[in-house]
Amino acid sequence: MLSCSTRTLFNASRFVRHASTKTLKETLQEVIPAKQEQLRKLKTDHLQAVVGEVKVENIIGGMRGLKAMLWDASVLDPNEGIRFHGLSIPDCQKVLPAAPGGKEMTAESMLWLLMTGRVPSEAESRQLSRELAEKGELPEFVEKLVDSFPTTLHPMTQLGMGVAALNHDSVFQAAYESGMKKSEYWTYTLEDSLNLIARLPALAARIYRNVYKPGMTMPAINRDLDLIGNYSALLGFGDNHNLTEYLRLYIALHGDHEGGNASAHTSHLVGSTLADPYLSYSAALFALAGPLHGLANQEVLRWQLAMQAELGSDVSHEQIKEYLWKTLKSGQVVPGYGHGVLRNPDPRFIALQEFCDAHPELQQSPVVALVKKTYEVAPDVLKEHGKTKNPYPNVDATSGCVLHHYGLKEFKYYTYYTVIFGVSRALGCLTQSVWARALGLPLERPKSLSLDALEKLIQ
Ligand SMILES: CC(=O)SCCNC(=O)CCNC(=O)[C@H](O)C(C)(C)COP(=O)(O)OP(=O)(O)OC[C@H]1O[C@@H](n2cnc3c(N)ncnc32)[C@H](O)[C@@H]1OP(=O)(O)O
Ligand SMILES: O=C([O-])CC(=O)C(=O)O
Repeated sequence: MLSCSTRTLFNASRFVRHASTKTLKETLQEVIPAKQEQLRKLKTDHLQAVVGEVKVENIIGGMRGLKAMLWDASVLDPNEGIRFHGLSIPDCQKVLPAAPGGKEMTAESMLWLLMTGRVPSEAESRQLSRELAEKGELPEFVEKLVDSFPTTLHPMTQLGMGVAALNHDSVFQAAYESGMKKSEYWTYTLEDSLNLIARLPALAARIYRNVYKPGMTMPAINRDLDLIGNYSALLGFGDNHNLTEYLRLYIALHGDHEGGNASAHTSHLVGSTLADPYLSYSAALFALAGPLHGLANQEVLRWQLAMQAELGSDVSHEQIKEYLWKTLKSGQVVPGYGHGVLRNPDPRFIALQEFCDAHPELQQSPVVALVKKTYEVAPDVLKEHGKTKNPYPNVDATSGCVLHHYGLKEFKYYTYYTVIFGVSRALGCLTQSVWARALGLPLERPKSLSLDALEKLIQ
């Protein structure tokens, strides 16, 4: 049952599915002027309006809760979770086009929604898939660069370096050097962003092949497949329909999580210097690679497998409870639990759990079952522990364990999972890059204070 507010959103014309065959760029050309006007009015009429206060806890507490960024594509509610242009995850699952033969929303349809605030028609989404597939090959020098990395180098480091190297072909950078006008920034940023998103599957799959499956032949990019259909095929899982569908859902869901998360914020900060989208997204990937952020999906698998190795597969709630306490008493965090903003179970976690419930093979999986059992115990243990403001699971609590069941099992030095997150987060970060340029957002430069200066202010 849809909530009342959601039904209202569905009545709005921007969410009505239609037979349009516009390109993404044409659609952006339609929607940008109204947003520019909205921002212009804010600037002229309300520049000095007060929308909050800054407390010492914001300054020394990682800026939690500070309203200090403009980010239009998604908003995170602490209790309800993420909404993409007002649409919840279940709403998106209902209205965003799937790939032919699939049920899950595609990365392209999520990208379209994030960029334009509109639900694409099937034709628009397909046409974007084709455009991305046509642009998907890697330049030869990037292939050689990635092939030269030691296989012991973390896959996220490889991905970040590969993305940075792609800026060799940045049209934004080239146009900037030849003196493009400010009003043209967004079109070059869009072109770079689409080229980057198109190339991520080939780059990410090549890293997987080099580290985990040396010698594996990768197929050519298929122009009739969607971005993630191609990614799955390049990883060698093209025949596994359920894994491909899981990847589609995973990548659409992880696409954006408003602006303050570490990867999105990094991308926006670097982009605000007018560094091109390759450089700003490369920086974002290095933020995503930290264990408190995207790397938590690797840490969850490591932790759940260690629990399984110690306790066996048929484990009781009581044993999980003891294992959780052991983790906490050793001073470690429970990976996959807690969040900087959320105060309820992450709806992305719920959506992935629902995917597991709908796929019988996943219900047979010991590691997927362990994730579920852990969820039945961990919130109460974390509440009793009393430190974390959010004792509930975030998306990382489940995402990697499902991939493990489907055959992405390799744990050679590291897992590959955060790279998949890195393919996804490009959707939101690059949407923001385009909009930051379309709206003419300035260089980010907050004020910092020394401890002495802060004390003086309090007195
Ligand atoms: C896609 C994503 O990025 S989702 C997040 C992925 N990260 C993880 O799952 C790692 C585990 N979780 C955590 O470390 C944290 O919950 C974070 C980093 C996600 C959020 O951090 P914060 O906003 O600072 O959380 P919060 O305000 O609740 O922290 C208060 C205290 O609880 C602790 N805490 C928070 N989560 C946990 C946890 N899962 N297990 C144990 N302790 C925790 C914090 O370390 C902190 O302890 P301290 O006072 O000794 O420094
Ligand atoms: O919002 C956050 O801080 C972390 C997170 O869940 C994400 O980036 O997906």
